[in-house]
Amino acid sequence: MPPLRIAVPNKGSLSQSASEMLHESGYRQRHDTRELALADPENGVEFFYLRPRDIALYVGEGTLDVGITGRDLLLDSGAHAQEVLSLGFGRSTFRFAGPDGAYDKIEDLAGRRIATSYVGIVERFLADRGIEATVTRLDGAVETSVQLGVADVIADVVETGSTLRAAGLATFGGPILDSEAVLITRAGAPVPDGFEVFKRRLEGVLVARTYVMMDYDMPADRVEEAVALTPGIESPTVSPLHREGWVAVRAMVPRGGAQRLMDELYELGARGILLTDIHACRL
Ligand SMILES: Nc1ncnc2c1ncn2[C@@H]1O[C@H](COP(=O)(O)OP(=O)(O)OP(=O)(O)O)[C@@H](O)[C@H]1O
Ligand SMILES: O=P(O)(O)OC[C@H]1O[C@H](OP(=O)(O)OP(=O)(O)O)[C@H](O)[C@@H]1O
Ligand SMILES: [Mg+2]
Repeated sequence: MPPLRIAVPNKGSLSQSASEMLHESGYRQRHDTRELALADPENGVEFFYLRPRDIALYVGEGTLDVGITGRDLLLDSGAHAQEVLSLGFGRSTFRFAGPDGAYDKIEDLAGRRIATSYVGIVERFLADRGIEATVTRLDGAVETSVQLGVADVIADVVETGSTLRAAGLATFGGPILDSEAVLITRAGAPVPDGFEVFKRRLEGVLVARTYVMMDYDMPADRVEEAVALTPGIESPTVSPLHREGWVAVRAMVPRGGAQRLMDELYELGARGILLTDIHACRL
């Protein structure tokens, strides 16, 4: 079977988190950021480290089988690729912004000069709403273009908003889209060999990051109330304890809110409540 060929961001905001996730999924990852490709024959895959903006193109043309990129970059590219799994990192929004207080709605864009690195997204957004404006492509540092008189407004990635604030800009008109890192494959093509295993490994890491394992001992007469709080994913494991009238319960629970859940279980009569990390899983 030929190796599954996977595109991974080589630089930028997504690069480190993508490599970490692949490493946690049991794959070899490069040690030197100048390495452009890395084979992992034991796992039947080969990684290609590419600019995140180019990844949808390689996958859309079928040169590579799978890629990790940003949803915004995928949509901007117009490539024939599709999102198959969201990966939970590299979250951002894509927004219009102008001098603080100068604009407040999308209609204000009419006739303006808009600077952006995401021309595809912006032009489609304007066309869908019948707004005419001039779109100027810049490679980066888009926020400065307003101050320098190259544009009236910008459309850019906003994460914390601190870059905008520092440039005296404020968003207006609601988010154009919410983005995060996503797994992509070629649209309308057969599923490549080895893809399902690769995807399942990444899903396992996502679950291991989102859930923790909870164990507790519970008086048997109140176990129904307790398992209603910890229903698990399939169903919790309930096993007899040596001590008469008690059972042990084991269930996966969402990491967020686990401490509150422990308080509630304690109130119900649970004791010996333990929380442990899950390192990997296949559901
Ligand atoms: N704070 C952020 N700044 C930029 N991109 C971000 C941020 N947070 C998440 N992203 C996502 O990272 C992707 C952009 O990748 P890109 O390689 O251009 O990152 P970058 O940090 O801008 O890198 P570069 O150093 O090349 O400017 C997009 O999908 C974007 O939504
Ligand atoms: O909302 P924030 O947390 O401030 O992050 C968003 C900023 O970060 C990115 O710029 P980057 O550092 O990638 O520089 P670039 O413009 O040269 O790509 C992005 O283009 C925004 O400018
Ligand atoms: Mg950037």
